[in-house]
Amino acid sequence: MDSDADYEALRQRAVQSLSEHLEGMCVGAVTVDRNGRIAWMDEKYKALLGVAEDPRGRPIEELIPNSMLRHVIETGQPMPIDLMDFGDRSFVVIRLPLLGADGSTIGAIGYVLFDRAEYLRPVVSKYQRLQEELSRAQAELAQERRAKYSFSQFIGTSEAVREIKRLGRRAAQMDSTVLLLGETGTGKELLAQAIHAASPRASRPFVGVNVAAIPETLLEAEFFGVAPGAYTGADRRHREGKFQLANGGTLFLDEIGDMSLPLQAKLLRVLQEREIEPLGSNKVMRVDVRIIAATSRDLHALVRDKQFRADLYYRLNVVPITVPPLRERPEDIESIADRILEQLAIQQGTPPRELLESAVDVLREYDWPGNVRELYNTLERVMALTDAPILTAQHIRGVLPGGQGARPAGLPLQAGARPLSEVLHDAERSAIAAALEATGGVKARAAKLLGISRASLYERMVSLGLGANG
Ligand SMILES: Nc1ncnc2c1ncn2[C@@H]1O[C@H](COP(=O)(O)OP(=O)(O)OP(=O)(O)O)[C@@H](O)[C@H]1O
Repeated sequence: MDSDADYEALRQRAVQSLSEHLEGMCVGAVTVDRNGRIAWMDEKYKALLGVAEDPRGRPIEELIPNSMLRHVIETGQPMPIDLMDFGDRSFVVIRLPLLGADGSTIGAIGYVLFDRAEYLRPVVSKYQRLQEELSRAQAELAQERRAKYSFSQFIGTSEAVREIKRLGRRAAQMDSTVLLLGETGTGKELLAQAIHAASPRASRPFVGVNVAAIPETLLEAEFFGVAPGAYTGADRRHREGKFQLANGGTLFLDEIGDMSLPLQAKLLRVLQEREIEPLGSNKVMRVDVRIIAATSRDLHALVRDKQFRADLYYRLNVVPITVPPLRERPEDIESIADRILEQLAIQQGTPPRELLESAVDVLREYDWPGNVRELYNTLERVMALTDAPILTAQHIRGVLPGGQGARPAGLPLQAGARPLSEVLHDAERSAIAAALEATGGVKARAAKLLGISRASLYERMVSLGLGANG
């Protein structure tokens, strides 16, 4: 094998033997000329079709009504695999154009690979199985995205809570934008889920996005998605944004007050036009989402200081609901604490603990800067520190910041000595609380004071029971 002529001879032999193999493998073969008239048909195909006389010269459709060979001639494009109906049977076929020496289409050849589509069953059933798995995964994801909470889970008997639930139920029936206002941990997200669950959109997704927890540079992609190949880097795949994921359902925009002005402008446009444009795409997509926005910041003041667009504020502030902090509704604390103790007992597989009246008094006296989330974390810590079935005032004081250092029963520690993790926890907590107080709750500035990023401040706040997303 050393000359071009040898290689060419080998190629020609390969072409010929490929065609012989195909003929051998298949159950029928036919060739047509450029006018779609039969030029040749093998004996197997004739037997399959029940053709007795010589078919040459007849238009292909006279013998095979559903033939697509004429289409192959017209387009010059092969049809590598297809199903063709013949009477009550289905043939699995391959169709290829035949090219002349000058490259023009001079006819076409068709092979019937199998005369029964059942031969394809293993492939089809594998495809069907994959399709089923995909739809199951999608259904599970949709289930996951359903709201997890209803109004009955929003505990409290205070007048404030009753009014919040009344407003929430009414808002659920309307499709208008809801703005939830209130300190961190007051239950704004729970309320948003309850509104969604009571609305006509309940069977559609509930998608939450925390504006403060996502780095500014990624927010736009997170919101609006990314078109395939939008970046030249490694990530060239198509990614759906939260607006697409929430389509037909509810999009919960938490910490909306932390959104940058440029993104506010984009969000406003989406709310006005109900259309989004994925990053790197020049096509707009219509979206149908109900927006529920929330913030722990004073949006009105942000508008005054030109940190928040007035037009966006008015668009969001259609149905405002303010959730008061826990310290302003101490009558709710006992029922919420009981519910939390029940939940923790279920989670840990232990019998539920009870609170002595004096323990409830201590809970009512504390001012709960982290609200219900902090109450949850506090009770969780008490449960981790003691096995006592009845929780006393001392148990509670022992874990509250600035507590008397009273040890929960069962911890044999020297007076004054505390576990290092607890000391560090308290120190970190007070540093963060002080920074937030100094900046009036503005997380970006508090993070700067503490010398950490906004996202990691957020993470620390969550784990210390001070922040969002608990
Ligand atoms: N009234 C309530 N009854 C029962 N659980 C509550 C109530 N309010 C809040 N919670 C619970 O407290 C925790 C914090 O609530 P949630 O995350 O809804 O607060 P948030 O106001 O959205 O906080 P952030 O502003 O920090 O995002 C959650 O575990 C929630 O289930």
